[in-house]
Amino acid sequence: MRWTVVVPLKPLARAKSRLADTAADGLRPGLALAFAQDTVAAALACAAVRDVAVVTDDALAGRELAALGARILPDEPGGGLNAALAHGAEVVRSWRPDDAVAALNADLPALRSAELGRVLDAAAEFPRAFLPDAAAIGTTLLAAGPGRELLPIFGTDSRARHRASGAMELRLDAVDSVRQDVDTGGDLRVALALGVGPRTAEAAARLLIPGQ
Ligand SMILES: Nc1nc2c(ncn2[C@@H]2O[C@H](COP(=O)(O)OP(=O)(O)OP(=O)(O)O)[C@@H](O)[C@H]2O)c(=O)[nH]1
Ligand SMILES: C=C(OP(=O)(O)O)C(=O)O
Repeated sequence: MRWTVVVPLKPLARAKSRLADTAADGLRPGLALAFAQDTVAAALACAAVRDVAVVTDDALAGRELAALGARILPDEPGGGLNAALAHGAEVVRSWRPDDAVAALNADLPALRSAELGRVLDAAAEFPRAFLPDAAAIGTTLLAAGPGRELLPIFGTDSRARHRASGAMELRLDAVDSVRQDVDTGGDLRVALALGVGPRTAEAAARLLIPGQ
Protein backbone atom coordinates (compact mmCIF):
# COMPACT_ATOMS: atom_id res chain seq x y z
CA MET A 1 0.00 0.00 0.00
CA ARG A 2 1.23 3.51 -0.79
CA TRP A 3 0.79 6.40 1.61
CA THR A 4 0.36 10.12 1.51
CA VAL A 5 1.64 11.66 4.73
CA VAL A 6 0.14 14.91 6.02
CA VAL A 7 2.38 16.95 8.35
CA PRO A 8 0.88 19.90 10.26
CA LEU A 9 3.14 22.81 11.13
CA LYS A 10 2.08 25.96 12.89
CA PRO A 11 3.86 29.29 12.25
CA LEU A 12 7.47 28.93 13.40
CA ALA A 13 7.32 32.06 15.59
CA ARG A 14 4.66 30.34 17.74
CA ALA A 15 6.00 26.78 17.52
CA LYS A 16 7.57 24.77 20.31
CA SER A 17 6.64 27.13 23.13
CA ARG A 18 7.40 24.41 25.69
CA LEU A 19 11.05 24.58 24.62
CA ALA A 20 11.31 28.19 25.87
CA ASP A 21 13.62 27.21 28.74
CA THR A 22 15.89 25.25 26.37
CA ALA A 23 15.97 27.50 23.32
CA ALA A 24 15.76 31.30 23.49
CA ASP A 25 13.15 33.17 21.44
CA GLY A 26 15.75 33.91 18.78
CA LEU A 27 16.69 30.25 18.31
CA ARG A 28 13.35 28.46 18.73
CA PRO A 29 11.90 29.13 15.26
CA GLY A 30 15.06 27.75 13.63
CA LEU A 31 14.93 24.70 15.85
CA ALA A 32 11.25 24.09 15.02
CA LEU A 33 12.08 24.39 11.31
CA ALA A 34 14.99 21.96 11.69
CA PHE A 35 12.70 19.40 13.38
CA ALA A 36 10.22 19.74 10.53
CA GLN A 37 12.94 19.46 7.87
CA ASP A 38 14.38 16.28 9.39
CA THR A 39 10.89 14.82 9.86
CA VAL A 40 9.83 15.56 6.28
CA ALA A 41 13.15 14.38 4.77
CA ALA A 42 12.90 11.04 6.58
CA ALA A 43 9.24 10.64 5.57
CA LEU A 44 10.04 11.38 1.91
CA ALA A 45 12.84 8.80 2.01
CA CYS A 46 10.44 6.06 3.20
CA ALA A 47 9.70 3.58 0.40
CA ALA A 48 6.01 3.29 1.37
CA VAL A 49 5.47 7.06 1.14
CA ARG A 50 4.44 8.53 -2.20
CA ASP A 51 3.84 12.14 -1.13
CA VAL A 52 4.30 14.35 1.90
CA ALA A 53 1.94 17.31 2.23
CA VAL A 54 2.75 19.95 4.84
CA VAL A 55 -0.16 22.02 6.11
CA THR A 56 1.31 25.38 7.03
CA ASP A 57 0.90 29.11 6.60
CA ASP A 58 4.55 29.77 7.45
CA ALA A 59 6.19 31.17 4.30
CA LEU A 60 9.80 30.28 5.20
CA ALA A 61 8.89 26.74 6.31
CA GLY A 62 6.80 26.32 3.17
CA ARG A 63 9.75 27.27 0.94
CA GLU A 64 12.27 25.10 2.78
CA LEU A 65 10.01 22.05 2.95
CA ALA A 66 8.95 22.41 -0.69
CA ALA A 67 12.67 22.41 -1.55
CA LEU A 68 12.91 18.97 0.07
CA GLY A 69 10.06 17.70 -2.13
CA ALA A 70 7.00 18.24 0.07
CA ARG A 71 3.78 19.73 -1.24
CA ILE A 72 2.54 22.71 0.75
CA LEU A 73 -1.11 23.24 1.67
CA PRO A 74 -2.45 26.42 3.28
CA ASP A 75 -3.63 26.11 6.87
CA GLU A 76 -7.37 25.95 6.27
CA PRO A 77 -10.05 26.36 7.53
CA GLY A 78 -8.23 28.19 10.35
CA GLY A 79 -9.88 26.12 13.08
CA GLY A 80 -6.69 24.75 14.67
CA LEU A 81 -4.74 21.52 14.36
CA ASN A 82 -7.48 18.92 13.89
CA ALA A 83 -9.48 21.00 11.44
CA ALA A 84 -6.27 21.60 9.44
CA LEU A 85 -5.46 17.88 9.40
CA ALA A 86 -8.98 16.86 8.38
CA HIS A 87 -8.92 19.41 5.57
CA GLY A 88 -5.40 18.38 4.50
CA ALA A 89 -6.42 14.71 4.42
CA GLU A 90 -9.43 15.59 2.25
CA VAL A 91 -7.25 17.53 -0.20
CA VAL A 92 -4.65 14.75 -0.56
CA ARG A 93 -7.48 12.23 -1.02
CA SER A 94 -8.65 14.23 -4.01
CA TRP A 95 -5.17 13.81 -5.58
CA ARG A 96 -4.81 10.14 -4.77
CA PRO A 97 -8.13 8.48 -3.91
CA ASP A 98 -6.57 5.00 -3.68
CA ASP A 99 -3.78 5.89 -1.25
CA ALA A 100 -3.86 5.51 2.49
CA VAL A 101 -3.35 8.72 4.48
CA ALA A 102 -1.34 9.29 7.65
CA ALA A 103 -1.01 12.40 9.80
CA LEU A 104 2.49 12.71 11.25
CA ASN A 105 3.69 15.33 13.74
CA ALA A 106 6.39 17.75 12.56
CA ASP A 107 8.50 17.34 15.70
CA LEU A 108 10.12 13.95 15.13
CA PRO A 109 13.76 14.96 14.47
CA ALA A 110 15.11 11.44 15.06
CA LEU A 111 12.70 9.86 12.55
CA ARG A 112 14.13 6.92 10.63
CA SER A 113 12.55 5.97 7.31
CA ALA A 114 12.69 2.21 7.94
CA GLU A 115 10.90 2.59 11.28
CA LEU A 116 8.21 4.75 9.69
CA GLY A 117 7.82 2.06 7.03
CA ARG A 118 7.22 -0.59 9.72
CA VAL A 119 4.60 1.58 11.41
CA LEU A 120 2.80 2.21 8.10
CA ASP A 121 2.88 -1.52 7.23
CA ALA A 122 1.29 -2.31 10.59
CA ALA A 123 -1.30 0.46 10.19
CA ALA A 124 -2.28 -0.90 6.77
CA GLU A 125 -3.95 -3.86 8.51
CA PHE A 126 -6.65 -1.64 10.04
CA PRO A 127 -9.22 0.91 8.81
CA ARG A 128 -7.77 3.48 11.26
CA ALA A 129 -4.73 3.10 13.50
CA PHE A 130 -2.46 5.30 15.59
CA LEU A 131 0.92 5.25 17.28
CA PRO A 132 1.19 6.65 20.82
CA ASP A 133 4.02 9.07 21.53
CA ALA A 134 7.00 8.11 23.68
CA ALA A 135 5.29 9.52 26.77
CA ALA A 136 2.29 7.22 26.06
CA ILE A 137 -0.11 10.15 26.45
CA GLY A 138 -0.20 11.72 23.00
CA THR A 139 -0.08 10.53 19.39
CA THR A 140 2.62 10.91 16.77
CA LEU A 141 0.90 9.19 13.82
CA LEU A 142 -2.74 8.57 12.87
CA ALA A 143 -3.50 6.50 9.78
CA ALA A 144 -6.58 5.85 7.68
CA GLY A 145 -6.86 3.28 4.90
CA PRO A 146 -8.13 4.10 1.39
CA GLY A 147 -11.63 5.52 1.50
CA ARG A 148 -11.59 5.92 5.28
CA GLU A 149 -11.94 9.24 7.05
CA LEU A 150 -8.94 10.25 9.17
CA LEU A 151 -11.00 11.76 12.05
CA PRO A 152 -8.01 13.35 13.85
CA ILE A 153 -8.27 14.09 17.58
CA PHE A 154 -4.72 15.34 18.32
CA GLY A 155 -4.14 17.43 21.42
CA THR A 156 -4.57 16.75 25.14
CA ASP A 157 -4.77 13.02 25.93
CA SER A 158 -4.92 12.13 22.26
CA ARG A 159 -3.84 8.55 22.88
CA ALA A 160 -6.96 7.85 24.96
CA ARG A 161 -9.12 9.88 22.62
CA HIS A 162 -7.89 8.15 19.45
CA ARG A 163 -8.40 4.79 21.14
CA ALA A 164 -11.92 5.77 22.20
CA SER A 165 -12.66 6.84 18.62
CA GLY A 166 -12.14 3.25 17.47
CA ALA A 167 -8.67 3.62 15.94
CA MET A 168 -6.38 0.63 16.61
CA GLU A 169 -3.46 1.40 18.89
CA LEU A 170 -0.27 0.03 17.32
CA ARG A 171 1.98 -1.77 19.79
CA LEU A 172 5.28 -2.21 18.04
CA ASP A 173 8.85 -2.73 19.23
CA ALA A 174 11.79 -0.83 17.83
CA VAL A 175 9.95 2.16 16.39
CA ASP A 176 11.28 4.65 18.97
CA SER A 177 12.18 7.22 16.33
CA VAL A 178 8.54 7.49 15.22
CA ARG A 179 7.33 7.89 18.82
CA GLN A 180 9.94 10.40 20.03
CA ASP A 181 8.28 13.77 19.63
CA VAL A 182 10.15 16.73 21.08
CA ASP A 183 8.11 19.04 23.29
CA THR A 184 10.54 19.71 26.16
CA GLY A 185 14.26 20.00 26.78
CA GLY A 186 14.17 16.47 28.22
CA ASP A 187 12.58 15.16 25.01
CA LEU A 188 15.29 16.90 22.98
CA ARG A 189 18.03 15.19 24.98
CA VAL A 190 16.39 11.78 24.37
CA ALA A 191 16.06 12.53 20.65
CA LEU A 192 19.71 13.61 20.44
CA ALA A 193 20.70 10.34 22.12
CA LEU A 194 18.61 8.36 19.58
CA GLY A 195 20.33 10.30 16.78
CA VAL A 196 18.70 13.25 15.03
CA GLY A 197 18.82 14.34 11.42
CA PRO A 198 21.45 16.79 10.16
CA ARG A 199 19.43 20.03 10.42
CA THR A 200 18.45 19.37 14.02
CA ALA A 201 22.01 18.36 14.91
CA GLU A 202 23.23 21.69 13.56
CA ALA A 203 20.50 23.75 15.26
CA ALA A 204 20.93 21.93 18.58
CA ALA A 205 24.67 22.56 18.51
CA ARG A 206 23.85 26.28 18.95
CA LEU A 207 22.03 25.54 22.23
CA LEU A 208 23.78 24.92 25.50
CA ILE A 209 22.33 21.59 26.56
CA PRO A 210 23.84 20.05 29.71
CA GLY A 211 25.34 16.67 28.97
CA GLN A 212 25.76 17.34 25.23
N1 LIG B 1 -1.18 23.52 10.43
C1 LIG B 1 -1.28 23.57 11.75
N2 LIG B 1 -0.44 22.84 12.52
C2 LIG B 1 -0.56 22.92 13.87
C3 LIG B 1 -1.53 23.77 14.50
N3 LIG B 1 -1.38 23.65 15.85
C4 LIG B 1 -0.37 22.76 16.04
N4 LIG B 1 0.15 22.32 14.85
C5 LIG B 1 1.22 21.33 14.64
O1 LIG B 1 0.79 20.12 15.27
C6 LIG B 1 1.86 19.44 15.94
C7 LIG B 1 1.60 19.38 17.46
O2 LIG B 1 1.41 20.70 17.89
P1 LIG B 1 1.50 21.31 19.36
O3 LIG B 1 2.04 20.33 20.32
O4 LIG B 1 0.17 21.92 19.60
O5 LIG B 1 2.51 22.54 19.17
P2 LIG B 1 4.09 22.58 19.15
O6 LIG B 1 4.53 23.76 18.38
O7 LIG B 1 4.61 21.25 18.70
O8 LIG B 1 4.51 22.77 20.69
P3 LIG B 1 4.01 23.78 21.87
O9 LIG B 1 4.05 25.19 21.34
O10 LIG B 1 5.01 23.57 22.96
O11 LIG B 1 2.61 23.32 22.22
C8 LIG B 1 3.11 20.23 15.54
O12 LIG B 1 3.61 19.65 14.35
C9 LIG B 1 2.56 21.64 15.29
O13 LIG B 1 3.38 22.44 14.44
C10 LIG B 1 -2.41 24.54 13.66
O14 LIG B 1 -3.28 25.28 14.09
N5 LIG B 1 -2.23 24.39 12.30
C1 LIG C 1 -0.75 17.31 19.58
C2 LIG C 1 -0.06 16.33 20.11
O1 LIG C 1 1.28 16.43 20.24
P1 LIG C 1 2.13 17.19 21.35
O2 LIG C 1 2.72 16.10 22.18
O3 LIG C 1 3.14 17.87 20.47
O4 LIG C 1 1.21 18.12 22.08
C3 LIG C 1 -0.66 15.01 20.49
O5 LIG C 1 0.07 14.20 21.08
O6 LIG C 1 -1.83 14.78 20.20
